[in-house]
Amino acid sequence: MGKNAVVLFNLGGPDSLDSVEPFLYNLFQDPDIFKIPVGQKLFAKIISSRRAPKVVEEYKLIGGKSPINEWTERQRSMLEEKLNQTGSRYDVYTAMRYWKPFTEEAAKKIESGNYDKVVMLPLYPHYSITTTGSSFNEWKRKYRGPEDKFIYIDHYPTHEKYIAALNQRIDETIERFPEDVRDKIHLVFSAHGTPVYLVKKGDPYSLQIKETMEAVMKARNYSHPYHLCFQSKVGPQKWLEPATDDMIKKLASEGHKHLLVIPVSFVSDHIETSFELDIEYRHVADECGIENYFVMTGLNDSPLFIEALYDLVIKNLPPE
Ligand SMILES: C=CC1=C(C)c2cc3[nH]c(cc4nc(cc5[nH]c(cc1n2)c(C)c5CCC(=O)O)C(CCC(=O)O)=C4C)c(C)c3C=C
Ligand SMILES: [Fe+2]
Ligand SMILES: [Fe+2]
Repeated sequence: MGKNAVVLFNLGGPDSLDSVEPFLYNLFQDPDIFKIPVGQKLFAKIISSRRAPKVVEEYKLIGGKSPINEWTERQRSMLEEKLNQTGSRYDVYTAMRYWKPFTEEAAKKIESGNYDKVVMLPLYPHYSITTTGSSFNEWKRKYRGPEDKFIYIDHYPTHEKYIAALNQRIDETIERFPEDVRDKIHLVFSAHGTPVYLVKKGDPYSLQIKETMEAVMKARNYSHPYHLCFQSKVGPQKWLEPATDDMIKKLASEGHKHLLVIPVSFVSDHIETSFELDIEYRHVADECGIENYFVMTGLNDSPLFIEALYDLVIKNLPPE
């Protein structure tokens, strides 16, 4: 019997405070994130060394490293275990874009692994050139071998089990609110932003985020009022709006006091959820009089999310 492999693509994050600056350097060197016509390496060197001290302080507040690495490894091992229960042999690898384990390592394992089929599965449910596009481009630069065995999955924003996994986390978070305010909660879907020029060039990311939000709300029968906003702006360009902190202020000014924040574009906890949403914007919420502010935990080791990944792999492989 043959064997198949799955490559899970993700962003990666620093595994120590010392790796914050080289991680940022790798990110700012990526032409799919910032396209600098000449001198991209110099640009990356300058921006990463300027930005690192601020970002190091943020990582200090969330345990000195990004939890994205441990959560991705957990997702990898859970998926591998589930796939191997089918009786066929599967190896699941992680390919991070900006930190370890780097994409090059996974490419080497696939080159030497003699696999029949390889499913390329991003841990980004929504396609953006800055995330999935960038990861696939990096793969094409690093992989040396036959191309015919690859099956690329580039988005799954309304996969039923992914939506169910989000709703399970939302329901768990609602339980954390005092019982008498649960019908007054506003659901705030917060996605990582992108520059607006990418949307104009046809990047489908923001449309797919909306599809996820609508599918979640439909599945929960529009249980609460809901809103979409965008976080984590970097640089001077115009980014998707409204910004998450502005949304919190706007809802407070309208007299709403109970907010449940759903990190919608992410499938695990990391700096953008654990620091930006849970620490930085909590201060914003406190200052403008929000009484209950809860940030949904990432999907992390959600069995429903692993089932979604499993389904995507099995349904995209040709029958044996
Ligand atoms: C999931 C969707 C993401 C999109 C779209 C995205 C676009 C994008 N990001 C930057 C710049 C930075 N992102 C950073 C961290 C970060 N970004 C994502 C996801 C998306 N990015 C994740 C999951 C993380 C967290 C990694 C971790 O360590 O925990 C950072 C580093 C942190 C910081 O300096 O604030 C930067 C920088 C741009 C410019 C961009 C689109 C052009
Ligand atoms: Fe980002
Ligand atoms: Fe950030």
